[in-house]
Amino acid sequence: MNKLIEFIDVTKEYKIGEVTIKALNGVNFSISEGEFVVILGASGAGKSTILNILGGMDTASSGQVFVGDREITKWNERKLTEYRGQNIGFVFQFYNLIPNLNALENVEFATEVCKDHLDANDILHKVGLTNRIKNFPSQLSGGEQQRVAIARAVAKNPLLLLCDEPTGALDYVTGKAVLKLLQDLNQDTKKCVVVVTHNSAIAPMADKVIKVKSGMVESITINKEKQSIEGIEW
Ligand SMILES: Nc1ncnc2c1ncn2[C@@H]1O[C@H](COP(=O)(O)OP(=O)(O)OP(=O)(O)O)[C@@H](O)[C@H]1O
Repeated sequence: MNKLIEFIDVTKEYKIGEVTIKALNGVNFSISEGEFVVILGASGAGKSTILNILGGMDTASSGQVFVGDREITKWNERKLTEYRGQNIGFVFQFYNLIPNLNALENVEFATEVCKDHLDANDILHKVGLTNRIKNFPSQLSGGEQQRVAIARAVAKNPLLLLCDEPTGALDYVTGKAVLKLLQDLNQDTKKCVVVVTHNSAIAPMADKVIKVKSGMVESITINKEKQSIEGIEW
């Protein structure tokens, strides 16, 4: 498989007054096209920082990040904004839907600026919300809102789907259903999905597991035979 992403000696420092926090301290890894990747680590390990740099929401202090043959660490804010808008689908722990737009409008609003976006109705159908497209976020359960958020990200037809603790606010069964949806989307669309989580139990569902500790990569594991999330219990 072709390499899609490469992090080379990436560091990230946050300066707050006199104090410097090293969030990333020389991170190296690569991701191939179509891979389902889980980034694991304890709170504060640097997982979100990696995801934010990969998604062009934050910038590295040093090192290089390649997406395809493009070095995004060389880009200015304008180029990063365009990259984010066109290439990245984000799914967050707390859905971040627009309260006064219904499910369909939430998806359409996010995708209308994307060149190759998919049909909002089709994607909402795919995530199992055919009968809820006219509902506002407040009329949907947490799991349903997360499905809208996933539909919104997927409908952009992005290069990368980046998910930061996507089941963090959901109960066990609903969280598992959301992970199954992400696994199915990865399988069907062959798009690269990256899930950040502290839940090590879900590692077997990934093609690749990147363990992060204290701002560094502790280990990288390739699962030769990844498991369906349905068969994983925790
Ligand atoms: N904007 C910021 N300013 C200062 N420090 C930050 C900032 N963002 C992150 N950090 C620090 O960088 C380190 C890594 O944070 P990060 O959010 O990447 O960890 P994480 O592994 O995603 O943790 P969690 O699972 O709790 O979300 C932490 O020590 C955090 O406090």
